Amino acid sequence: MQLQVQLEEHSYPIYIEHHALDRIKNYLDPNRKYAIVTDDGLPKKWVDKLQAQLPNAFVICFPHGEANKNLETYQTVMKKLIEHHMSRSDALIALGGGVVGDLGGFVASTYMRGIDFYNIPTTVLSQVDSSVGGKVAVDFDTYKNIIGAFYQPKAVIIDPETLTTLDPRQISNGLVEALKMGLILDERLVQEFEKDTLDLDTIIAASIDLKRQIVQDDEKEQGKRAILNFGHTIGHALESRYFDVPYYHGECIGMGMLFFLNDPALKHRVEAILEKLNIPSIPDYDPEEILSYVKHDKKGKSETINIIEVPKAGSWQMKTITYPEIRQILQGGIHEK
Ligand SMILES: O=C(O)C(=O)C[C@@H](O)[C@H](O)[C@H](O)COP(=O)(O)O
Repeated sequence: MQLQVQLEEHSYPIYIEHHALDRIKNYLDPNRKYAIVTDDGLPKKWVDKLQAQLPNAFVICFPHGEANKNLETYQTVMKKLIEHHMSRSDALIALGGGVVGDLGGFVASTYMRGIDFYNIPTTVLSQVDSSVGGKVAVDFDTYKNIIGAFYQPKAVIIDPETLTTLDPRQISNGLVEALKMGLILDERLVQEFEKDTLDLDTIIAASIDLKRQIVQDDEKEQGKRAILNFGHTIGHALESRYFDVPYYHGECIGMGMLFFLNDPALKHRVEAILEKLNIPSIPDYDPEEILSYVKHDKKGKSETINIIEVPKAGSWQMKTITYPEIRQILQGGIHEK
């Protein structure tokens, strides 16, 4: 299956094929020089499979985890590119989950002012959401994605076979971002989560197709793209505050969505889905402390912040509210409306 992200000179294909990693020559020029950026959380067999088909590729591997999506890792990867004499005609492949894609893409966007970037996402989270759209970034000083760029990949190659080596917590983590996509844009995707058996292929294709359309309409998040941030206002704050637990990104987004579902029946449905996915419940938090993190959200201004609410499944509302209103929401918790 092939989808196209139409962005004039930044357009690119998304390939979704089982065993795509076994046939990489169908998607990439095997004669080019590539830096394959990955992390040690990815089973080596996927890295070996890719490298074996690209004779001029070398691997840069960093320790896995959001805690390593930082400037230190960025520098380490940069140094390796320089050591290997990567030139402007060479390309970087991010092979891994959201952290690898975000960090690898940010390196690609800045090395020699930008080299070609290919994204091969290997987790549910990156296959349903983060690999498409060109948001590349690192965290800094506990603030999520605060240093980054919009830099579109040349292609996204999704091989769902890579999910076979993923642990169940990681699968659930990523599925929350697909649930988010359904909640804001298409109730049929929400219903997929209410079936007895989850059909990952259907969920991945539906989610990334919805995301693709939003990115096409608003590449640089001047307006509508901000709806993809549903759940992230408080979710990112919880993720930053509890980085040492750690909760996974999708788990925090699941928690964060519950604050902005005003219809009790829908909230009940979402809670049931999150429970089925084993998403942890919201920890006891200090509203003031979480508010201090919310104030650093990229969708915020000095007095106000844009938040997304889902009034009914498959729809959204963007609102500008004040920080005292966020405080009230945090003080009320998820069940008080
Ligand atoms: O692609 C987008 O736009 C998104 O908002 C997708 C989010 O799910 C993703 O977590 C993104 O990285 C968050 O963006 P940020 O601008 O809040 O850092």
